[in-house]
Amino acid sequence: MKFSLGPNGYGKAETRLVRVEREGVRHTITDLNVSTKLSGDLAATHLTGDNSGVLPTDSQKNTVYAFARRFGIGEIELFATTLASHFVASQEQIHKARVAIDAYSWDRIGDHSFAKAGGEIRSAVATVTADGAWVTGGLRGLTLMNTTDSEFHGFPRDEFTTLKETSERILATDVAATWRFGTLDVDWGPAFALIRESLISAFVETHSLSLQQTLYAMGTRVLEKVPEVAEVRLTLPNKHHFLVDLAPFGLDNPDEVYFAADRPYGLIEGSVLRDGAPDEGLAWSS
Ligand SMILES: O=c1[nH]c(=O)c2[nH]c(=O)[nH]c2[nH]1
Repeated sequence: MKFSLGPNGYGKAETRLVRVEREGVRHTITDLNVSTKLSGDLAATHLTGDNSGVLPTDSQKNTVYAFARRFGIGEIELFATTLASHFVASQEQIHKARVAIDAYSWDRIGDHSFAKAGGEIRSAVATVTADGAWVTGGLRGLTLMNTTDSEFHGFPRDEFTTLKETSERILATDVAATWRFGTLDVDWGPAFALIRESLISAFVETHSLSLQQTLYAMGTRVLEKVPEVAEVRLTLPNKHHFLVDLAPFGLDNPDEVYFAADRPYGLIEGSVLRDGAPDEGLAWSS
């Protein structure tokens, strides 16, 4: 029998890094989870165990810490790109490096005291080869709710349909969004802030006839506001809130008391693309 090695890559997953900037008594923290993945001419180690081309994952982890000290961190899109470029430039056998970073946010509660903020995570992925560099950004764990301005009706009914048409419901979701930049000439921090604000304002301002419609409105709002973004991908769970039937207790329920179901949930996914945007290249490649 004959076999051959298929696509492969390796790296250090989930290097946890906290950096403290100490300006007098007032400190600032950056809390990251960094994953590196390298690929290239790595057949030898797989076929014969020859590790002459295998920069240890331990060294990759150390590089993350050393770069944080040597260059600082700054915006995660740039830190990811700096790291990915370094591996491709310094390791001849490595043709592609992908660095993915999640950033956890902390709220300041004192000069040097912090409380972990909600569950929201900002993310960035940089992919670098000899041919180019691609950056995506993202956020997840942003939980939003509208207590009105949401309807759902006009859907087909089959023998299993029991859902009532509604012109008044709660719309709630945990936003998971990723976006692809069409250029690397981006002011990363302000771009992230504007993208986040656009997602939120479109959710708030859309009178929704379906979560799908809200998804499209959120994606288009980002593309309208941030010209550097070529594509937005959204995953929106529909966090159902069901009106509780209080009639057995002799009570009415005029859109006031809900059961917040955690599962199952509808899962609405879609992407919105800018016409004529640059090709996605390796931006999404894993
Ligand atoms: O906004 C919605 N989209 C759906 O596709 C759907 N399906 C469903 O049962 N409720 C909803 N709500």
